[in-house]
Amino acid sequence: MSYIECPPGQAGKPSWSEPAPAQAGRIGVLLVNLGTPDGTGYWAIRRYLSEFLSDRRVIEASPLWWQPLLQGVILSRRPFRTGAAYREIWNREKDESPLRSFTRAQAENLRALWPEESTGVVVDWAMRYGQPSVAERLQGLVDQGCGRVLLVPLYPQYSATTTATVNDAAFRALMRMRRQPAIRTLPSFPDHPAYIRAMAERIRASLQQLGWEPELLIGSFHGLPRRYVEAGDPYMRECKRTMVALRQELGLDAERFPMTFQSRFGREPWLEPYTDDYVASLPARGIRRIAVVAPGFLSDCVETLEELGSELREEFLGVGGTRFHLLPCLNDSAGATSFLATLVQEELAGWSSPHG
Ligand SMILES: C=CC1=C(C)c2cc3[nH]c(cc4nc(cc5[nH]c(cc1n2)c(C)c5CCC(=O)O)C(CCC(=O)O)=C4C)c(C)c3C=C
Ligand SMILES: [Fe+2]
Ligand SMILES: [Fe+2]
Repeated sequence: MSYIECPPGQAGKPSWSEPAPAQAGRIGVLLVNLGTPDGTGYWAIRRYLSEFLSDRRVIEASPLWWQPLLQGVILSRRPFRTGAAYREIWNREKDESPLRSFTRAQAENLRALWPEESTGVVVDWAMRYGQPSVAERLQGLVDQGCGRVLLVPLYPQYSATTTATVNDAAFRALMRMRRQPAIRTLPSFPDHPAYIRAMAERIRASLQQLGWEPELLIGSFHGLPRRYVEAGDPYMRECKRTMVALRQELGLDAERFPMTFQSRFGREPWLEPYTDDYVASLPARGIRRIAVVAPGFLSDCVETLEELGSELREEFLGVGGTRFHLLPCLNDSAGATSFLATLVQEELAGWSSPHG
C-alpha cells in the first residue's frame, strides 16, 4: 500500500485534485443511419465503400480472401458506378447526400419538439460509416453531461447488417471510455402502430396527389443474402410483419400490394422476388401503371432515389409500362417526427420522459 505524503502545514489537503464531476443528469438520444460518402469523387466513394464493405457484419466472409478482392478488383471499379448514382441525387445546396440531410433534419425536428433547456434531453445524429461517426457524437453527448444515452438505429426491420452494426460501433466507442454513460438501444419496430400509421398516411397522401390510379403498389425492401437469413437473421420475417401491418392499415391484399427485394451485391442468391425482375415482368401480364414504396428506409437515399426512382423507372417504361411513381420516404415530414418521438418516449420510460 502506498500513502500520499502531505507536505508540512498542509495536512488534510490532498496533493492532487479530482476533476469536477460531469453534470450527468441529462439524457442523450443518438439517431444513427447507415452512412454516406463525403463527396461523389472516386476517392471519397472508395473510402466510404471500403469502410462499409470491410464491416464483417455486412460481408460475412474471411478477410483473407475478401480484403484482396475488395481492395483490388471491387474498389477499382465500383466507385465509378456508385459515384455516378450519387451525383444524380446529390443535395447540391448542402453539398451532401440526401440521407445525411434527412437524418440531420430528423434530429433537428426532435430537438425542436424537446428543447434541451426545459427537458434535459439532448438529441444528436451520426452515421455508421463516414461522418459524423458514432464514436465522435457519442463522446459529444457524454461531454455535454449525458449520463444516459439511447441509441436509435434508424431501421424499422432488424438485421445484423444494419441494427447490430450500429450498436457494435457504439459499444466499441464505450470500450475506450473511462466513464461510460448508461446505454439503451431502441429495438426494431417493424409493425409498431406509430410507424405503421405514419407510413400509411404518407402512402395515402402521396397516392391521392397522383391523379391516376396505380394497378399495383409494390413494397420494395433492401435485399440481404439468403444465407444470412438461413443463419438466423430475422430481417425477412420483420419485413413480412411490416407488410402485413401496412396491408391491413391500407385495406390492400398481397396481390395489390406485393413485397419485393432490391439491391443484389455479388453472385450468391439474395432474398426474392427481386424488385427489378418482378417489375420487368408486369407489362407482359397486362400491368402498366405502378407505384413503388420503400418501407425499410426512413429516408430517401441512393437506394430509393436512384435505384428505384431512376433505374427501375426506366426499366419499367422500357418494357411497356406507361406510368411509374416512387413514393417518398418519411424523410423530414411531421409524420416522421411524431412517430420517432413516440418510439423514443416509450424507450425512455423509467429514465424520465422528455415531458416528465
Ligand atoms: C453485401 C452488401 C450489402 C448488404 C448486406 C447490405 C444490407 C443493407 N443495406 C441497407 C441500407 C442501405 N444500403 C445502402 C447502400 C449500399 N448498400 C450496399 C451493400 C449492402 N447492403 C452498397 C454497396 C451500397 C452503396 C451503393 C452502391 O454501391 O450500390 C444505402 C444508401 C446509403 C446512401 O448514402 O444513400 C442504404 C440506406 C439495409 C437496410 C440493409 C439490410 C437489410
Ligand atoms: Fe445496403
Ligand atoms: Fe442498391
